[in-house]
Amino acid sequence: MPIQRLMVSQFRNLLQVDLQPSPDINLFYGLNGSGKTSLLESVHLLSLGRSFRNHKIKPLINTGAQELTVFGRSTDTSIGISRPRRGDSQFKVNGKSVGSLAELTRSLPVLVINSDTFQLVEGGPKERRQFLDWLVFHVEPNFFWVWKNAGRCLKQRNAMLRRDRIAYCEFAVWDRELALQSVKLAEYRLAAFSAFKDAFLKLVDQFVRVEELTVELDQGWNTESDLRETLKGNFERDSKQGFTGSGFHRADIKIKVGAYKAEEVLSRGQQKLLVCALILAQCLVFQEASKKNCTLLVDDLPSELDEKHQELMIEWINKLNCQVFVTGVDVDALYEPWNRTVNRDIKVFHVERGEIKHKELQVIADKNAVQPL
Ligand SMILES: Nc1ncnc2c1ncn2[C@@H]1O[C@H](COP(=O)(O)OP(=O)(O)OP(=O)(O)O)[C@@H](O)[C@H]1O
Repeated sequence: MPIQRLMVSQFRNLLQVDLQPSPDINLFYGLNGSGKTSLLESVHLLSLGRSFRNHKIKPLINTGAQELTVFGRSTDTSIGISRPRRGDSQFKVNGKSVGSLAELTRSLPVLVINSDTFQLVEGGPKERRQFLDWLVFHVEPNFFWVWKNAGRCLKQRNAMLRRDRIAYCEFAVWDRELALQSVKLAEYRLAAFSAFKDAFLKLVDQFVRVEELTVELDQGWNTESDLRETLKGNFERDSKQGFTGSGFHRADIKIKVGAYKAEEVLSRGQQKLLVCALILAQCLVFQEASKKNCTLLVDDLPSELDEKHQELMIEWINKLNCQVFVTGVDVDALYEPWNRTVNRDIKVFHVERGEIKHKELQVIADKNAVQPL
């Protein structure tokens, strides 16, 4: 759903913002600390109930306010989130309170490209698991409930492992359930991953050509063997460690170059390009499978990529046909490559000390630069 109207209140330094974004490309320019990233964070919060910078919500509430709110409307859905300084977040879809954030996430699928996205290659398995699960959540309707059940079993099993003197027979019921849910999740993940892998391998060559690049899904245990047996066999070790060492929660995407992990071999620049290909492939598979479009948040693209790859990235984003929010410091540097490359509607916004204003731009042909009117 492209966001047609976005209202943000008391979110970091954004006191009151009311925008009518383009369904296509939205460019936000302004000085450091003016509030550009905060705007992208507010859209992320609306989709996922948290910022992409920090998992805590309290620091997002303006220091002088008691509550933040973000509201977004598309042609057929309105969604809102509010978070008081004391108390829990409230979620609303079409004016009605909903208990679970999952409904917001389904209504507004959002992906981010920023400097932290590079954790996908150099970070731990958690980042890559979350990356895959975002896709599985959106393309497999049963995933969320199975994932919740599996999480409950795991929590219970880990709590029991931390208690003293519990015989294995007391674990049998939890192991059976954990194995059952893990196997279902593994099926869902494998289906989404296969589609993703095909898309990624076709796309990655255009961004960065690396011999012997492979991407494989590790489901979190040796899937040749029965997970219940594995859990039973590892019981002593798990008891000593105080946590469960095998199951859905240990899944990972292994990105390798030959026998080495990608981050051990690739340059920083190559890693960035690889990550761009990962996100674009994820977006592509999501859109093909769900027949929906996602909203892409791109924080400060020029500082991350060279000119050639920036252009390639813009071309791909253009092909994906999704709504995009992009930030940059300099209006010319931000606008020019988008204006040159895309054939879609571009809206430009100036961000200044927490205020955001739509700007009509005039292209000065001889200087190839743009001037706000
Ligand atoms: N809870 C808060 N209340 C008020 N102001 C805040 C709060 N949290 C952050 N800020 C301020 O809000 C501003 C938001 O900065 P933001 O990161 O959005 O800027 P930016 O335009 O993306 O900058 P840059 O180009 O440096 O990345 C900063 O000046 C920051 O100090």
